[in-house]
Amino acid sequence: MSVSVIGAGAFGTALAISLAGRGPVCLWARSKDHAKAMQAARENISRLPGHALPETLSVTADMGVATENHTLLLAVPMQNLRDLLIEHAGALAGKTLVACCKGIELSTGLGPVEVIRQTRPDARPALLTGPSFAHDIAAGLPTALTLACADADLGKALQQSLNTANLRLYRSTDTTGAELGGALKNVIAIACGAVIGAGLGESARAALMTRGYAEMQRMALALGARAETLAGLSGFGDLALTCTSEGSRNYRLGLSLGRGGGFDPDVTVEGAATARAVATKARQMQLDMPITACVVALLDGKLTLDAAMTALLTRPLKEE
Ligand SMILES: NC(=O)C1=CN([C@@H]2O[C@H](COP(=O)(O)OP(=O)(O)OC[C@H]3O[C@@H](n4cnc5c(N)ncnc54)[C@H](O)[C@@H]3O)[C@@H](O)[C@H]2O)C=CC1
Ligand SMILES: O=C(CO)COP(=O)(O)O
Repeated sequence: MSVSVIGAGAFGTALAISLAGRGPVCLWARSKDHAKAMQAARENISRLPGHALPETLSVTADMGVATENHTLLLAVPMQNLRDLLIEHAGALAGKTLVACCKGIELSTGLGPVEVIRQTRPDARPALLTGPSFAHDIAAGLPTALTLACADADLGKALQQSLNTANLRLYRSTDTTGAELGGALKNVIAIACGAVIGAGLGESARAALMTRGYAEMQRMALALGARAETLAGLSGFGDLALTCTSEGSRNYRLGLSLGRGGGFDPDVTVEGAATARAVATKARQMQLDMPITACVVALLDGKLTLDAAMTALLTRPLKEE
């Protein structure tokens, strides 16, 4: 199965580097200049500096060339996925589309697999998600991810074809659970960064991770996800990584909120839009998601961190 990676950001480049260890891989960039720069330097200097592109990795800005392969990994931010699917509708028709993004679409409340299903009903959708930093994958460090696909046979085939020397893939048919785990953990990571940034301590972070996980489960189970999916790599695993490492952009945004500093608006932080999408969805579903609500209020400048902590700590006492 030949593979192309659509989207030459940090994650798409890292996946392409790892997959290139197995054979030819094509990496598509939307900008011709970016593709040319990567071809010349044999490195993605703007998005993933310090990692050479293997010889088996070709770079193109031509979607026709990229879609000569049948399996396409879509590695663009969640809020840009629909635009990509619509802009290249013809070239993507009938392909196997593996979403690699983590988030909930702000305008619809849908996750990546659902957005693919809605915009490209002729495609075969799947999701690759779980705890992994692009720099770790590109450096060849060991990682384990979830490959979720509702079609069990296609999932097995993708697990075989996308597993690499340093990407160990576990299979699931629960796309709802996998996409919600990857999306919701980013919101909790922002909250964890904020408490650490404000100097509130690691005990507070552990409490937020645990109660945040309870929130993740509340929404995911109400939407039909399986509890074991949330307990796996795409949920608990990614929550553990993202809430504890400055390698995470979501966590770093939280740190800067806690410290009262600024943050580069051009950095991809999926949790910010997702927090808003999730808060809206929670209201519609009448679900109690207080940490998510506080993250939205913090991002909107409607609550200080002190006020947010007071609001969380003075909620009615209840059973765990
Ligand atoms: N960076 C990481 O360590 C990891 C990232 N991810 C996920 O991967 C997704 C992408 O993140 P990164 O690659 O890190 O972001 P990035 O900011 O490094 O790159 C995003 C890329 O998407 C491209 N893009 C944006 N809109 C586009 C459109 N409409 N059409 C075509 N290309 C478009 C941009 O040109 C850019 O190359 C996110 O959902 C993120 O959560 C998942 C695991 C690890
Ligand atoms: O999803 C990730 C790790 O699994 C990457 O996290 P950030 O998007 O917060 O950098």
